Amino acid sequence: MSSGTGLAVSRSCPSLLKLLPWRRAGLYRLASETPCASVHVNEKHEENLEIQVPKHTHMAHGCRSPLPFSSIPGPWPSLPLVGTGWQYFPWGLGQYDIFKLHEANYDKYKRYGQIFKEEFQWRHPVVQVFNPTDFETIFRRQGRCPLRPVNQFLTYYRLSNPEKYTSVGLANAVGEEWYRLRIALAPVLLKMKTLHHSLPILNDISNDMISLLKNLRDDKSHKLENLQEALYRLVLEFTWMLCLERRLGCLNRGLVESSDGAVMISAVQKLFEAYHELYFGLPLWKYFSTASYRKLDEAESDIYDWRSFYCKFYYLNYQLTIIDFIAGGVFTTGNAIVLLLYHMAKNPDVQERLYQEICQVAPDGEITSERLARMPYLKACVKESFRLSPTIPGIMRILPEDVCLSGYQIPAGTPIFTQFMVTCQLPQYFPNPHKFYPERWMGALRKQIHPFIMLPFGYGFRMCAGRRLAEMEMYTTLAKIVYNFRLEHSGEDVDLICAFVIVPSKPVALILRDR
Ligand code: HEM
Repeated sequence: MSSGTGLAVSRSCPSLLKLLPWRRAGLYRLASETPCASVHVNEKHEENLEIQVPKHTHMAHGCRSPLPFSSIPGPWPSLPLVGTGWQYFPWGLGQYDIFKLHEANYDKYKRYGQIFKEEFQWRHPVVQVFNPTDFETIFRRQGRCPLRPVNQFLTYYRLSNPEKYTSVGLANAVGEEWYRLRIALAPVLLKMKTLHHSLPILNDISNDMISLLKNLRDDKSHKLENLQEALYRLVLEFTWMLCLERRLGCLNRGLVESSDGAVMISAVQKLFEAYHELYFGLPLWKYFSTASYRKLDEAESDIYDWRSFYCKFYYLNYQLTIIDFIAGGVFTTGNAIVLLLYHMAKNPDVQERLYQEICQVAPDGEITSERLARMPYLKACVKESFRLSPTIPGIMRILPEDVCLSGYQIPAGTPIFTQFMVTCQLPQYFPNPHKFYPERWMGALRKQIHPFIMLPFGYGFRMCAGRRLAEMEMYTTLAKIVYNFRLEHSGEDVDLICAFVIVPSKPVALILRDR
């Protein structure tokens, strides 16, 4: 086991661990036995952002005589520097489109089967898995500080700006640093757990959103041309309320371009574009300031300036997490709600059944936690939307010990990608997989679904920090909108692209008819 100079690796388990809710789920024992990874940081950090994984190399768990790693099938040849990344070369040179990773992975699943190996930048191997039993093995062995590959460019960026950042951020931290940040977040997470107390406020925000939607849609046709724009405003307002306990004013009718809300929304959008370009492109930013790196700088600076202004003003003690919450929450939840509403518009029968449920449970249209608990169909609609159009197409892990997946030995330290978006659309797991059918998540049908097949918010210690907020936002918004409007969609089906997360390729237009 090796440790870096900047972030020490410790086997000891801080006593605060006992505060974590997962402990009760029985995961504590397994996780506490595994030391955390670290990032090696030295003065020339640009040369050394490698994750140091404490490895336990022994017979992989799960099978008696696993096949060797080298025999895992996958695309060929692997070229110097780019590995098998040539498959995504632009200008028609590669067979796949980098913005259609989900389709590329489906195609490769058909070619190579439920596990295959690719090599990306500098020929580092990545294993892609599609079997829910393998997903379970991975998440049960992820250790005390679950590890995803770091975004090297973001780590580099934040370490290069120490006057602004005291850490690389929760989503990007590893090992003990991540652990420390996650523990510091406990009060915010606790607040999310008790979010139902804030439901009256969330209700008020949703009511303002209904007025805004009425205002933004075309007077005659009732068509709203850009649903995303309205929903980013809504989600930012929700997030702001959670972090600062006050309204931001994003839902005011005349949101002028220079207003805080508008600046923040465009910064978050720019941030995700930059993430995508830097994540999937060649790491040329290490050598000079590329256009994508400058885009990242602009977006981070905008968010930072805004954050520091408000943090000074409100004396927050968890400033660090706010940038992660805004960056991690607005684009993801906004697009998840857009796709959810789109599925509603495309499936009038489902929409009608949901409307009946809402009217029965909440005849006045006001949403409370007690009422939400009596809306199983609403929750099933959200699940079904995630199945067909998840925000995150899969989750990556780097395990601290060897594992056996689909009969192959996977060495500790190998990035493994659970491709659940593809798996969730396979007929062997979901009959009639392309049908939007929320009923499959209810009653006896639900019992037939593998519990690890769909993890839209991840799993275990490193699960999405904003899950409770995102779910609450999705439930309240869906209920409010379906209660007030009959949603319709005309024209071409919405196409999905993978722009770091899964989003519609164009602004989504819906007709919002008054009920
Ligand atoms: C529909 C909305 C959302 C989806 C689908 C989503 C999904 C995810 C996923 C899959 C992860 C990685 C989990 C893992 O590796 O196991 C993640 C991490 C994270 N999410 Fe979300 N998220 C959403 C909304 C939010 C919101 C609203 C916030 C904040 C307010 C947020 C903040 C974060 C943060 C800070 C992390 C990093 C956690 C860590 O590394 O410890 N997310 N999210």
